[in-house]
Amino acid sequence: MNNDMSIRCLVWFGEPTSIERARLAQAGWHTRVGDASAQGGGVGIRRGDTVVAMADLRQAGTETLRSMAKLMADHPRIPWIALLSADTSVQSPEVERVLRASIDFFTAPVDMHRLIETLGKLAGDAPPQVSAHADVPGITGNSPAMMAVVASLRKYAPVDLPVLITGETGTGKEVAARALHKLSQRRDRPFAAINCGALPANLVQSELFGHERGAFTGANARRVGHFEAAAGGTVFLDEVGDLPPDAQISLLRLLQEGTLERVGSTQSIKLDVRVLAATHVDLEKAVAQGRFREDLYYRLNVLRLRMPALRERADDVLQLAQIFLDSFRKQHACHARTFSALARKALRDFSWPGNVRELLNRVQRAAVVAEGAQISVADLDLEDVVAPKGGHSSLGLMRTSAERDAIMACLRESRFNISECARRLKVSRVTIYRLCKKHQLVLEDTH
Ligand SMILES: Nc1ncnc2c1ncn2[C@@H]1O[C@H](COP(=O)(O)OP(=O)(O)OP(=O)(O)O)[C@@H](O)[C@H]1O
Repeated sequence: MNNDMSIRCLVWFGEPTSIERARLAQAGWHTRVGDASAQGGGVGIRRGDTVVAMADLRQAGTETLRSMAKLMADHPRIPWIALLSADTSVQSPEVERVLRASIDFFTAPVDMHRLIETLGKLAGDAPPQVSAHADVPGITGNSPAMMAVVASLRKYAPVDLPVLITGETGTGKEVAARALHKLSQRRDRPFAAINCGALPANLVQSELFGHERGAFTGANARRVGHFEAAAGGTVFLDEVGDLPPDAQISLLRLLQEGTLERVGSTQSIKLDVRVLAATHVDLEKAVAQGRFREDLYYRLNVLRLRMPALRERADDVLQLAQIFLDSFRKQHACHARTFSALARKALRDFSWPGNVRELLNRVQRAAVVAEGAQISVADLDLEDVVAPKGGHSSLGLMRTSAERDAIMACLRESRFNISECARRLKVSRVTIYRLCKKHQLVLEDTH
């Protein structure tokens, strides 16, 4: 809902039908008709209004197409939507320019439901519930790999046993540990996340298990360690493989007997705490090399959870990227609202060595540097990923990308009916099949 005084305005360059206008008005959008060939588009825009522009190519001749492409280039901060007719040739350079500058494409007759939904998203309405597991805090992604993680989280959360979480850096091991805590009976008790690799070697014991006054030089007062401070709750030990030998013994004792001793004391303290541990190194190897106690390894490794690398779940990348962008926009003024078609391709194709953390960093950086409504490949610093290889020209790549998007849009609007799609695009059904194959559009999965 639009709850401030600003209005929502769709500037329609072309000729909206009365039905289209009426449906938009019902949805709270004012339609203003613009003229692409007039100076500045022929419409004044009030500061503070939410503005989206429609490049309606249904009636556009070559001259209008040129003016439209120029207008779009002159106003990159406005989110543009393109509207094609079944006859529009996506191969023409002018149409290609328009498509490249557009956030989304529609083919006539317009699917008004989808248009209004798209406009709502651009205006910053709450996105529809995208997660199939909204009750699992912090975990985003509906890919099969993530669904398997969520199933394990649900199974492991209520069981009061240690969980060893493995996975590359930035895959969300701490996020998973927090989710386990939040889904458990301990949710109202403390959660402590400790990076074992970041603790100074000589202070590990006292940091984790506390110390008595005078236990060592500088111990001027009794101090409670992280474990005691988290009594009744959960302790997450990140980089557990970095624990020095004496701390490994103390941890083993805590896991076996449920007791600890502060440094400088011989008194055992009973403690109820759940231990979760994570590693991105091969703990089995550390055991084989004698750097990690085997008995402790078995105690920690009762339940095991592997966080998949981001490249194993390419389906989640775009969803995560949009979520990161939306949440960045809530906190900072920025023009970017979405990703260009080529940027989306780069996001999917990149190998993400730094996983979700790297994705978050790249999206935030791109949101800061992006000049227009769409984040480009250059904003993401991913030009190499989509750089033409072999004989492909950059224009060829753009063309391919525009062709794929146009076919997808038409298929969606034809409700994935091949004959209908072929009729609208004025090509044969065989051509549609061939293009789907070329662009790896799997028809059963495209819904
Ligand atoms: N599924 C997810 N949904 C949303 N954000 C996520 C997800 N997974 C990870 N993140 C975000 O990615 C960043 C890295 O996550 P996290 O610190 O949990 O990774 P990690 O595997 O523990 O990394 P490291 O091994 O380097 O300690 C965090 O900002 C986190 O919020």
